[in-house]
Amino acid sequence: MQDFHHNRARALLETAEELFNKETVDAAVTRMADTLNARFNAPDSQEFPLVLGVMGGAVVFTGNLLPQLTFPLEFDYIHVSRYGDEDQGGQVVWKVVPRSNVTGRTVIVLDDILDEGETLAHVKQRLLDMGAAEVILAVFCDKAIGKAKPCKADIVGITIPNRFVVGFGMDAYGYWRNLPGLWAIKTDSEA
Ligand SMILES: O=P(O)(O)OC[C@H]1O[C@H](OP(=O)(O)OP(=O)(O)O)[C@H](O)[C@@H]1O
Ligand SMILES: Nc1nc2[nH]cnc2c(=O)[nH]1
Repeated sequence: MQDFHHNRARALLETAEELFNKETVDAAVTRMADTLNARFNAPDSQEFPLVLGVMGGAVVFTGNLLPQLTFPLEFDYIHVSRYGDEDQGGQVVWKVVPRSNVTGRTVIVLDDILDEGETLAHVKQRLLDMGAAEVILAVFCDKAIGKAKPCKADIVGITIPNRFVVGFGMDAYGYWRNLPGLWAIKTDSEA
């Protein structure tokens, strides 16, 4: 069982193509932190935003971004999944719903990727329904899918081509969330 997964994960990476290396990824995260700091660390800012990481994919992005934010904030996470172990999206499944009181708050949502936009559209609507005053969508990567999305990111790290990517928190079939760069894989339907 373990060797099956080990071999499958290795084979997946052998045919993958690195799109963005660690240096490019790290620089993009720092630019995003700078953008957030410019607003929330402004001398006249009294804001205390709620930062929500969308698990599981946002775990690496969140862990890299948070220490670069220089203003007072509250952190929590939500857990939503639409892909599971597939490379195509399905129904949005809530695993952990927003717990903190979001009423009247500015909420900064952190996610790894905006693809078809269904996940973050659901997240944003739920937060607004709960009374959030403002929802800022900050996504590490925005995929150029060539068609309109149901929501738009307010802050984007990098725009990526229309390929299925792994690394920096993102997985394919459960593999390779741990890669420091971004790699495009051959999906099962392309292999
Ligand atoms: O824009 P969309 O097409 O809706 O896709 C984006 C979502 O897909 C990924 O989550 P996934 O469902 O793979 O769960 P995970 O975060 O646990 O990997 C990613 O983390 C986003 O939340
Ligand atoms: N790992 C991964 N998850 C996704 N969720 C939506 N798009 C993607 C993608 O390209 N890669």
